[in-house]
Amino acid sequence: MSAPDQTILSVSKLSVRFAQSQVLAVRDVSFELGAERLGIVGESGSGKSTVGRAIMRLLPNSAKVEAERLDFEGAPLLGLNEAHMRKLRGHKMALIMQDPRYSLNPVLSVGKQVAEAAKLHLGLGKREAYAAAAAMLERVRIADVERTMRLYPHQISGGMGQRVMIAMMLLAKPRVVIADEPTSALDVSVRGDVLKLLDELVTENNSGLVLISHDIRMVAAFCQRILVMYKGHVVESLTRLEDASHPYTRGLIAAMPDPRHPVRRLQVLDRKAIDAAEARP
Ligand SMILES: Nc1ncnc2c1ncn2[C@@H]1O[C@H](COP(=O)(O)OP(=O)(O)OP(=O)(O)O)[C@@H](O)[C@H]1O
Repeated sequence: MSAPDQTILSVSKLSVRFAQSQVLAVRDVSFELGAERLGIVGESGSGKSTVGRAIMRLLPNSAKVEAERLDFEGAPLLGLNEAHMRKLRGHKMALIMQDPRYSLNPVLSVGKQVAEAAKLHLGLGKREAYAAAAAMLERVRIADVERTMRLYPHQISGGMGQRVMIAMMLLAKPRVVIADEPTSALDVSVRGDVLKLLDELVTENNSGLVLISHDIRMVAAFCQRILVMYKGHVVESLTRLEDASHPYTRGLIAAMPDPRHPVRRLQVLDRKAIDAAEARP
């Protein structure tokens, strides 16, 4: 087992430009990730998902990705060919996306698709793959596993679908899990359970987790560190919301409802103050 402070992912000056755009979608983003939970927050379009997809190499060909360093377990990712990246994805690095309805294969039963993942990433035969799938579905607290394995994605709830995704993605105990708005499409009532489950599994596997979300309060409650992104770059890195000093971060906090102190009207971002802070050298 590696020490928690051992670096798993090292990102330095990551930039992404889409061919059709004049501006960089991601500009000079740097961070190190060990066996810990790191949050990336920002409003829509700030570049959060593009960072996650650039690391996983899941951006369209129109995206030009550059970095001073983009290392996974000490080895550079940028030079790897697609076949090598495919091996890493799902096996050593996993991406969990927002809506399980679009990520799960609609024509395969739950059991079959989790078993296919076990075959692919664990190299198991059919019978062992089904047994591994059943055990993993049990681990993500799916009730009545045998019955659920026979169901198709449209027959299960969003919360259950996201647990199935987590089961599939975490079967091979990947070292890095990137979760991009993993609870945004779910009922408020099951969001906490899904996050708790993710937390349990990444801790058990001694993996690193990057949690991407627009919800700064949720991220702060769940992660040890937060990177705040605005227009493609990181404006602030925080361990506690109380330390936020950039007007954009403060604006994000004020724009998110605090369940402990309900208010009637939420604030909107003060773009003038943000731009003034951005203009400062
Ligand atoms: N495939 C693409 N082609 C062209 N531009 C893109 C593509 N994907 C993202 N962008 C642009 O890159 C910028 C960053 O988008 P990104 O999706 O990373 O932001 P985000 O912070 O994750 O927002 P959201 O929460 O809405 O997904 C935006 O300006 C977006 O329009």
